Amino acid sequence: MSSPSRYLVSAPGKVILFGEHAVVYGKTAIAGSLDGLRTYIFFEKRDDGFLELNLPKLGLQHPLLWPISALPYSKVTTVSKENNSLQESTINEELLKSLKEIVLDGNAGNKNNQEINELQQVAASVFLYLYASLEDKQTSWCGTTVHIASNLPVGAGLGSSAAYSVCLATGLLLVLGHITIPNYGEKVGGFNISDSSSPMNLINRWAFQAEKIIHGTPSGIDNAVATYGGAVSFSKGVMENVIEFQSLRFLLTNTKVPRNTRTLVANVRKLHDKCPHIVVPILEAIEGISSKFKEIINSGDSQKELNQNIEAIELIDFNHYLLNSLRVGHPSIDKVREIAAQYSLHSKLTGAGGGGCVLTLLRDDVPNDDIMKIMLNLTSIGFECFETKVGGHGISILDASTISKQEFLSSENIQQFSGWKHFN
Ligand SMILES: Nc1ncnc2c1ncn2[C@@H]1O[C@H](COP(=O)(O)OP(=O)(O)O)[C@@H](O)[C@H]1O
Ligand SMILES: C[C@@](O)(CCOP(=O)(O)O)CC(=O)O
Ligand SMILES: [Mg+2]
Repeated sequence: MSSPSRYLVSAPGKVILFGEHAVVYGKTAIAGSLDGLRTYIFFEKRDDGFLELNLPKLGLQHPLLWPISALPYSKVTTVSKENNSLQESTINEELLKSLKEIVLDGNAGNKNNQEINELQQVAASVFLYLYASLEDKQTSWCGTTVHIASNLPVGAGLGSSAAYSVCLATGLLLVLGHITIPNYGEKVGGFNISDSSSPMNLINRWAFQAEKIIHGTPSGIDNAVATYGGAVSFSKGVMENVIEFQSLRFLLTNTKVPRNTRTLVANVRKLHDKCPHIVVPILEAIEGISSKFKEIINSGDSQKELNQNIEAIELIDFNHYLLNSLRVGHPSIDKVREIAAQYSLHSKLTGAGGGGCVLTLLRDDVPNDDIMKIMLNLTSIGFECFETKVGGHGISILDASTISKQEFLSSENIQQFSGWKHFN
C-alpha cells in the first residue's frame, strides 16, 4: 500500500507546575500537557523538488520556498543508520550556520525578499535542519509543503517551541518514510524514552534536537510532554506519571509580555556560573518543592485534600519566589499574582518567565463568581486568561489524503477532522 500524500500532525502545549529552569540542571519538574492548546502541521508531498514553509504565526506573509538542491548536504554528518534507528548527536553547528544563511538568501528561498527576523530565521532553520538530517537519499522523495496552525501563544511559556518541534519531527519522519502511522495497540514507545527503536521515541529525540536549535540547552521536558502527553514528573530524561496532577484546575493568564526562552535560560546559566554558591542551593530548593509535591501526592490524601492542602498550595509561592531570585520574574507577573491574591489564590510564573504566562491554582472552595471577577479584572488590564486542566493526548496523527490544504487552512476546529490517531 502506498503511503499517504498528505499528513496532519498535532502536538500539545504544556504547563510546568514546579521546577522550570531547575530541570535544565537535572532537577525534577512537574508538568502536564495542555490538550486544548495545540499546534497542527499539514504536510503535503510535492514532486517538484521544492520545500515550502509557511510561518503565518510568526508574521511571515509569504511562503519560504527552497529547492532541495540548495541544501548543503556535504555538511550533513549528524545521522547514521544503526540498528534501524536514526542516531542523532549534538547539533551540527556548521550545517546550522549554512542553513541560517540560506534562510536569509533571497536567491535561495526568500523569493519575496521579506524581511526575516531572528525568530523567523530560527524557526525556518529548524525545519531545514530536520529535513536535511532526515532525508534518505535512497528514497525518490521530491519535496514537501508545510502549513502550520496553532492556538498556542508563541513565546509565552506554554511550550509552543516544543509543540512545533514535535510536529515537525513527526511529519518529516512520516513523509521521509522513516516511520509509518502506527496502528492502535501497536507498541509505539510510551514512556520508555530509552527504547530508541520506537516511533514515539524517535520523534521525541528529533524534537529534542529541534528544541536545542531554538533554546540552546533545553532540559527535554517540553518535547517529552508534547510527544507523550499526560501529567508527569521529569528529571534527566526520565518521566513518571503524576496522575493526581490532572485533577487540579488552573487559571492561565497570558501577560502578553514577549520573552524568549533561549535568552532567559542563558541568563540563568550566567548567574549560575557567576554565583554557584547561591544559585546551586536555589536550584536544590526548587528540587525540594517538586519532591515535596510528589510526597504529598503519594501520601494518599484525597484529591479534595490535595486541592486544598495548604502545604501543597504554599509550594506555589515558594517556587515563584525562588524563580524571582533567579531573576526570571517580571512586573506583569507580579500584577497577576497580586490580583489573584485578593481572592486568596496563589500563582507563579510558568515556563521560562520574564513575562509570558502565569499559573494560578483554582481551589474548589473558591466560588465561580470570584473566578469570574478575577478574570474580568485581568482582562480589563489587557491580559488574556483561560481556565484549564492538564493531561491528555500527546502526538496525534491523521492520514490527510482526503483533506485539502484549503480545508486545513479554513478549518475552525482541526481536531474535529475524523480519523485522528492518538498514542496515549
Ligand atoms: N506556530 C509556530 N510556527 C513557527 N514557529 C513556532 C511556532 N510556535 C513556536 N515556534 C518557534 O518557537 C519559538 C518560541 O519558543 P520559546 O521562546 O521557547 O517560547 P515557548 O516555547 O514558551 O512558546 C518561536 O520563536 C519559533 O521559533
Ligand atoms: C525554562 C525551561 O525549564 C522551560 C521553558 O519552557 P518555555 O519554552 O518557556 O515554554 C527550560 C527547559 O526546561 O528546557
Ligand atoms: Mg519553548
